[in-house]
Amino acid sequence: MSNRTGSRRQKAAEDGERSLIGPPSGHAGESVRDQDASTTPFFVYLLAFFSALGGFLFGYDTGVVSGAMLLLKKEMHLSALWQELLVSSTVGAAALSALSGGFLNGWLGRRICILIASFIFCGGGIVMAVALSKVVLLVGRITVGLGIGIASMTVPVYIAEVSPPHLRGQLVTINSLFITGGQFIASVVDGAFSYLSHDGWRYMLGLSILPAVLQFFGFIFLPESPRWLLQKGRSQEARQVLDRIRGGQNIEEEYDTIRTSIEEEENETGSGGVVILRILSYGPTRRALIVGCGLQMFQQLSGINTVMYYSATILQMAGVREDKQAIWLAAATSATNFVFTLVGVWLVERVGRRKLTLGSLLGTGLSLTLLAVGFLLSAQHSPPVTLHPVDFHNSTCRLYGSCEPCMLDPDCGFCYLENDAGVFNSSCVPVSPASTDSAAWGRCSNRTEESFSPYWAYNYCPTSYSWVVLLGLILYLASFAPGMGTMPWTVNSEIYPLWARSTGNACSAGVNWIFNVLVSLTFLHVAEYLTYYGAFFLYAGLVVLGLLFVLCCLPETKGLQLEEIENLFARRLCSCGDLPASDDRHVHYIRQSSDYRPAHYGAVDSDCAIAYITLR
Ligand SMILES: O[C@H]1[C@H](O)[C@@H](O)[C@H](O)[C@@H](O)[C@H]1O
Repeated sequence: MSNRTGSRRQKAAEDGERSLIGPPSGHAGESVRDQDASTTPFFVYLLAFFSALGGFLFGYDTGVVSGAMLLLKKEMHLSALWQELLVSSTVGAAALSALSGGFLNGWLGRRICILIASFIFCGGGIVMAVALSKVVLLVGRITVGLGIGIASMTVPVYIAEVSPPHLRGQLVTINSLFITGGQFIASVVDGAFSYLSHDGWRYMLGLSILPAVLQFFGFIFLPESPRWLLQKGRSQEARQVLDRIRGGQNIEEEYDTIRTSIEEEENETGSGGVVILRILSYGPTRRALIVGCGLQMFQQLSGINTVMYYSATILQMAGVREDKQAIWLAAATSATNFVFTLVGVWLVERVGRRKLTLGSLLGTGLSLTLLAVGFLLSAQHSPPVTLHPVDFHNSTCRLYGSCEPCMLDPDCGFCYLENDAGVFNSSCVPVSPASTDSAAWGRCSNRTEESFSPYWAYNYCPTSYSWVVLLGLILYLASFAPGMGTMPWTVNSEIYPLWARSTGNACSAGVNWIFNVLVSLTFLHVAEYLTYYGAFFLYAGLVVLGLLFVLCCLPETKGLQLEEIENLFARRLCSCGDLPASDDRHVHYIRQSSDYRPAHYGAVDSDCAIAYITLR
């Protein structure tokens, strides 16, 4: 270990001992984070806003497609395969570009990557708005996917690198707020343009050009991250940018910390070679990568995108049968996601990342269990099939005795009448090959709006337990959004040292997108094999695993400078069980060991994660 490293760590340990006696006193060389806390220049908020437009586009482009698809499938006569392609191609392209975004970020810098992403968003938006064929539409969807991938990994990193430590969590979490905000606005736009009988989808898909243009022109005038500049040896520019974003405050301490940390990192890990191999072969970064990727994996395994996707069906079960009504109620679902993300922004610097994530996982697991119980009750009280029309094609649909198995067969739907006493005159019949909106033949093949025309339920069953499912859905979003919806992005933006930050974020964002595709593509098959309640019980079980993972592996990063956070991963990930818990971040523990000293920079307000400064 270099002398410098030793002395910095020695100083950290001494600071730790000082803080055992009491809170730091305000002498001249006091921590930069205390100075920043009193005045935060407006410029930092401006940077965060323009960067988070990337999050908005991520949310808008992933959210808008469901409403656009309702119109597209009619106007372009899309088969189920093409619908699937238009939805998943974007997410697949995002996975690929997020993975390659690490290299671009390290090479070209954060600013240029954000400019590239907004340029790609504009291009993709224009292609989709003018598309005359489904192939061109597919090209547009892949293009915006490439933009989403780059934005999803670059924006949190950029915001984290320009923010002062006391605001970093909040500002990075604003990016997540913009993601769910984008999804909400997309659903409102879907609702508004669903009334256009022709070409409504062009406006839905093309409107994303506006925020993309705004971001592009904004970023022409905004600066590069000072940390990236320093890493590239452009120290004069770095100093100027830091000065600008700190609004003339004293930047010397922060500047020195960044520079020293870059030098130390180079001494400890070298500067050549393939970054991912260096990350994997160096303990602290390997552990950070496991935490970062694990969080992103569990975010998607909690089933957020199937819940969002399935919300329309859940609402249909609750008795909403009109397409337009379902679109507006889906907007209410994404509004709930958005509002509770706001709660996350408010809580992140108050309770810290770790507690927020743990609480969120607990609530998510419980509400998934409630959702599963709701589906179980609906299945157990599934209405019987009372009519058995002659089926000349001998389809499997004639074999089912109640709605539940009929609904789980993708080739069949439930056709029924309903009055105050419940469902009557019901049959299970094949779905039309042209559209899942009607049956292939019989009463539900050409439905009218007349009061005596039967209802057609595809993919759901009428039930009186829909309120349990609806309650589960609301509780799910309320617990998922503030913690699991936001923290994986926030934590990833801060846990890697500078040399590993681009690659670490690229890998974890890639994991997020890969699991996003996996979970949403397998959902219907999982539901077919395990039934809906089985699928939601499965997600609840995965959330329990996520809870154990976070409990043992996620340290608290609240309030620390980015350069201090790598110390949290200097030792094994988990120290649960052998240290007392405390809520007071000014209480530090002394571990009687020749190897460790109490850490001033430690995550002392968490239950089990304590950073140790190694004094070797
Ligand atoms: O953090 C976001 C957010 O929670 C979105 O609602 C979800 O669609 C994304 O997959 C996720 O990464």
